[in-house]
Amino acid sequence: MSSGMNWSPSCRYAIGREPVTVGPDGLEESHVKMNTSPQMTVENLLNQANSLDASDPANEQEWPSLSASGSSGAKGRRRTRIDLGTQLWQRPKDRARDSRSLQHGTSFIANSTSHQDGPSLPTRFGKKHMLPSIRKSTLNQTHPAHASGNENSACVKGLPVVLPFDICLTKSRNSAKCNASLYAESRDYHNELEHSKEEAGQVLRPGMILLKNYLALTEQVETVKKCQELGLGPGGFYQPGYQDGAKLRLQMMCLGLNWDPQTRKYEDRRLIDGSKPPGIPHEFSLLVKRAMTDSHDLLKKHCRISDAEDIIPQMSPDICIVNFYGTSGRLGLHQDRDEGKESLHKGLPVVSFSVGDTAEFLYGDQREVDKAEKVLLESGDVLIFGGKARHIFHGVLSIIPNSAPRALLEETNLRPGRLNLTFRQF
Ligand SMILES: O=C(O)CCC(=O)C(=O)O
Ligand SMILES: [Fe+2]
Repeated sequence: MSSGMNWSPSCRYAIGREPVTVGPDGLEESHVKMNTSPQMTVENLLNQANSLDASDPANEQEWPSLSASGSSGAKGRRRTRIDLGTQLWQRPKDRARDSRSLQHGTSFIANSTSHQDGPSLPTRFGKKHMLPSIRKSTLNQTHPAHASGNENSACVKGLPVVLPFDICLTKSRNSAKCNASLYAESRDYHNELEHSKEEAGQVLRPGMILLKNYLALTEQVETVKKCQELGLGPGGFYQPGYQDGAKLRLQMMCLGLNWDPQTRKYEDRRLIDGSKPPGIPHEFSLLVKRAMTDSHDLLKKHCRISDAEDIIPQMSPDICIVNFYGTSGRLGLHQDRDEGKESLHKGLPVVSFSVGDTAEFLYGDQREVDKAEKVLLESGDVLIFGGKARHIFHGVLSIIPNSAPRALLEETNLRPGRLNLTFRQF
C-alpha cells in the first residue's frame, strides 16, 4: 500500500500487512431447535432464546436468527440459529436484485482510487485506559408474527416483526451504584487527559484522517445510550442477511434512510419488516460537525493547506449506518458507494465513530486483504474518509476482546464488542 505514496512512517498507525483473509460473512452457523407452537408469542420466543447457555462459547456473540425451514447447520459451524421451521424472510419478490447485492463487503468490483502523495503528520497518542470486560451470550431474531400496530406501529402488516437486540446487558442494582463513582473518577481522569494530551490527529492518506481518542468518555457513553434506546425501537438493530440466507457478522441499524445489503439501496423503509428508520439524533450531528471542523483545522495547521475542504469536502450527515460487532464480528472489504451520485462525485466524506472494543480496521485501494493497510480503531476514535479516499476499500478484520475502556462498560453495560457509526450525506 505504501508504494507510490510519500508517507513518513510516523504519520500512520499502520501495522503492516498480514496474511489474513476476510471470507464471506455469516456462513458459520449451527442450529438450535426451538419449540415452535402456532401460539408462540414474541415473549415466549425471547424467553427460549435467552435460556440458551450463556457459558457455551458456541453461543457467545452469535446472533441466532429464525431461519427458513430446511436450512442445514453443518458440523463445526459456529453461528447459533433458532429454527422455527417457518418462512421468515418474506422479502417482496420485486425486491430481488442481481447477485452482486448479496455480496456487501465481499465481492464488489474494484473501482479504485489512485494513490496520491499526501501530507503527513506525526503520530501522537493519548493515554489509554483499557481494562477487561465481561462476556455473555447475545441474542436476537426476527419473528414471523404479523406486525400489529401495537407491537411496532412503524411496521407494515404482513411482514415479520424484528425482535429488539439490546447492545447493553442488563445491569444489577448494586453494580449501578458503584458504577456511578467509577464513572465520575474516570470522567475526571479523562478530562485531565483532554487538557494535557496533544492533538492526536493523523492523516492516513489524502482525504483520510484519524482523530485518536476524539470522543470524550461522556460522549461515548451518551452515544451508546442513544444507540441502545434507538436500537430497541422500530427500525432498531437486526442481523442483516443476504439473499442466500447468509448473515453479516454484525447487528445493524440505519438512521435517516434504510440501507439494505441485498439491494444496496437506501430507502425510506426497511425491507424485512417495513419499519422506518429513526432520524439522526441532533447530538450526533453536532459531534460530526465538530469532527469535520477539527479535521479541517488539522489539515490547515499541519499541512499548510489553504483550502482543507478541497481535501475533505464539507458534509452534513443525513444518513448513518450503525453497526454492532460482537467479539467474533467482522466486515469484509468493501466500498461505500451506494450514496447519491452527487455525494459520491464530490467525495463527501464518511465520518466513522468507534465505541467499545478495538477493531482491526483494514483499508486499501483494492479488495485484497493482503494488500490492505491495517489500523486499530479504539473507543473514541473518529475516522474520516472523503475526497480522494472516498472510494477506499475498507473492512473490519477483527474485534479485539476486552479492549473497551472499563469506565465505558461500567457506565453503559455495553456488551462485549464494538459499536460503529458511519455518518454519510446521501
Ligand atoms: O465498522 C467500521 O469501522 C466500518 C463500517 C463500515 O464500513 C460500513 O458500515 O460501511
Ligand atoms: Fe463501509
